[in-house]
Amino acid sequence: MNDQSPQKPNWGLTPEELATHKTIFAPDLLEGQRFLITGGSKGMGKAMAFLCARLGAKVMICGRREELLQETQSQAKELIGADIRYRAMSVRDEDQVDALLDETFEEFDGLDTLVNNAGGQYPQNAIDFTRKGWKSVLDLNLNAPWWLMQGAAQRWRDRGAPGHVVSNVAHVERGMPQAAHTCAARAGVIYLSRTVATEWGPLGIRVNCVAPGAIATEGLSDYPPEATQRFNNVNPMFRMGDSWDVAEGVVYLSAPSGDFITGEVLTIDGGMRMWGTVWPAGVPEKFQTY
Ligand SMILES: CCCCCCC/C=C/C(=O)SCCNC(=O)CCNC(=O)[C@H](O)C(C)(C)COP(=O)(O)OP(=O)(O)OC[C@H]1O[C@@H](n2cnc3c(N)ncnc32)[C@H](O)[C@@H]1OP(=O)(O)O
Ligand SMILES: NC(=O)C1=CN([C@@H]2O[C@H](COP(=O)(O)OP(=O)(O)OC[C@H]3O[C@@H](n4cnc5c(N)ncnc54)[C@H](OP(=O)(O)O)[C@@H]3O)[C@@H](O)[C@H]2O)C=CC1
Repeated sequence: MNDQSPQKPNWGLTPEELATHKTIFAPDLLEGQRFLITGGSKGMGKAMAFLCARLGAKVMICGRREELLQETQSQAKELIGADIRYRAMSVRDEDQVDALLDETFEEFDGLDTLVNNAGGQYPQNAIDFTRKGWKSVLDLNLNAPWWLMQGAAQRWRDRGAPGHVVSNVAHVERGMPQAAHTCAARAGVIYLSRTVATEWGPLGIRVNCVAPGAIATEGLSDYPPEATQRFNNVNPMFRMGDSWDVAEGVVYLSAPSGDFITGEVLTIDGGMRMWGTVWPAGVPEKFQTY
């Protein structure tokens, strides 16, 4: 496991670790498969991009910061000889989403798997949410994945060549105190996915989700150390997962191993769905019962 000390600025796996991490999958599992991974420039999305590329896939990633995308592209070239493509854009902008889908389908002459991974939020008690903050989190974590999956599905239908969707949500079954906005958005994605998995089944389109618990990624450095310090203690395994745990889940659902799986949520949380609560803004006194 990597060092998860909150003092360490970079929480994620290093590019070298992503290039060499053992995988259960055959090296040619995804040969010729085409992946679009949103938020592929760091964290879990970067691990997915490296893993898919290592297994033979053509990969397009996106993110807002071109320098991170460029760095990921160069590292993948240098360390695994892969030619990862990228587009700098925000998934919160509908027109940019359409342009990303157009570019990807054109560049790859189609698409096999869309991974809705970009997302995030801020910790706050729901009673204090501003309308602007609510809309921002819902745009990022519900509207954007919807525009992407609907746009991809329309293109798959029109081309007569279907693909699959995997959305990275979060474990939300017991709610998520201090993150009700993201909880609502992720629950929306889960139930959208379950619904369109039926509507789009006859088109040959599968739609699934992965639901991580606390995963050690660069993204956690956005949270206060007093919160992240506790993230090792929010499941009965008393540790965080890493980005590879989630990347392998995404590949399992995308590859032939997932051929008969649709409308499913693969929870990757070390058991947090049974026990453990994140409280990203700190545990309120009333809840400090043990
Ligand atoms: C909380 C989850 C707990 C459980 C899971 C624990 C593990 C989860 C880990 C991860 O998800 S890792 C990824 C971590 N990284 C992030 O989450 C960062 C992404 N978040 C953001 O970019 C922002 O939170 C955003 C709101 C989604 C987008 O921010 P941006 O500035 O681009 O948006 P605007 O449209 O300008 O809106 C800003 C608006 O939002 C409110 N707001 C933002 N931050 C806070 C805050 N820290 N506290 C209170 N309110 C906040 C506020 O209304 C802002 O408006 P202004 O005040 O700026 O006018
Ligand atoms: N880490 C965890 O414990 C958990 C994370 N999750 C969720 O899993 C997903 C991945 O998390 P993680 O890897 O930790 O996150 P990171 O913050 O490490 O990475 C997020 C990625 O998304 C990109 N991104 C963010 N906003 C946008 C945007 N508006 N448009 C395009 N790209 C964007 C970022 O690039 P850039 O900033 O340059 O745009 C970056 O590539 C997120 O949805 C997250 O909320 C869910 C449960 C737990």
